[in-house]
Amino acid sequence: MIERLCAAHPFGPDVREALSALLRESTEGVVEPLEDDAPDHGVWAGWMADQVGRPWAGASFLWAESYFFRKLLAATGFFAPGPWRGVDPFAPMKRAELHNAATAETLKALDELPHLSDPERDAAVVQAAVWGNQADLAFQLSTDASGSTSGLVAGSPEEFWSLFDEPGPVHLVADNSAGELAADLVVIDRLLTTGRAARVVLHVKPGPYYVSDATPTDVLVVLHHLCGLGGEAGQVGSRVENALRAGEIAVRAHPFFCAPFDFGAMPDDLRAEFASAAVTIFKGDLNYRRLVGDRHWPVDRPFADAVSHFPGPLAALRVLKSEAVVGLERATATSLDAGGQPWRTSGSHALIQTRS
Ligand SMILES: O=P(O)(O)OC[C@@]1(O)O[C@H](CO)[C@@H](O)[C@@H]1O
Repeated sequence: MIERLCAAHPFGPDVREALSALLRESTEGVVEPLEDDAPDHGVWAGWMADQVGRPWAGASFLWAESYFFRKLLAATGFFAPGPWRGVDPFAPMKRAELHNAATAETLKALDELPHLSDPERDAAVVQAAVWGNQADLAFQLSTDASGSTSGLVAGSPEEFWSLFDEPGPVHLVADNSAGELAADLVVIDRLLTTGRAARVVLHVKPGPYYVSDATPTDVLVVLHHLCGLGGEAGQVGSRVENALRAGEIAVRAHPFFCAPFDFGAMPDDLRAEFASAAVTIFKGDLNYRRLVGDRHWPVDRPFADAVSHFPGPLAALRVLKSEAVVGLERATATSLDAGGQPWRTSGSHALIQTRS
């Protein structure tokens, strides 16, 4: 990741050295405190108090990943006065993903939607939102994921839509930008145009994170891209734009979305927001890890048990890229294990899980 960043940007020796120091610290050293005075310094001081001086490998994976991304931003000069202040170092990768052939093909395929029956259309937009999660740049950088899609290990689009029995505010906690965010906007459009949602709140990351995670800037970039296309993608783009202007869609970027903890530890203001939602939709692998707890759970632990901390109805749409998983039939896991493929981590399988 660091090599790719240095190839993508003409960083000077100071930034390159700061990035090398981060690589050394995180692979060979102990957790060092933050050296910047960015606005989130104080909150991070609380989140890291008991980690400083310990080897990185001793921290939980979730904590270490989050801290790595926070330090990486500081190393690129994101928080400091100077030319790189506020510059998203992952923007070139996200831009390439948004403009690549696979995304173009997916967006072109939206032209089929108006020709489908309502149930078919419901199923298609959910499938696109689930599998859109395969396009994750942090994951592509760390695996050889081939993009093969074997299928859902739990749930169905029908189960997803059955959550929306009466219109109310729906919250969607987004994951990656580019094609995945475009697919999420299609789901939001479907929620609003079918009257299943009175209003949608779209939660994104407050800053660059996990390479491709969507920020408020990315919402505008993806929306602008959709609006510039013809066909159904352009129609969705202009409906979403109008809904934003009318206040039917609101965008939020709570700092806790870049916190190194499970959602069970979310602060009261965010919990109160979710408590007011008719349904909350969680997208992606990282949100799933934080939702069920980033642990080696028994695969048949009921999903409802794992998310009992959450204050309202919810759905998780996720491609499996990490070991954490609950709510599966034991027989499903046994037969996948017998196949000998790394089905939990390769991005080849997905799930839809709900709790009403
Ligand atoms: O939340 P996403 O985008 O679906 O996935 C993010 C993710 O796959 O990237 C990391 C790199 O391997 C994993 O730790 C993590 O779960």
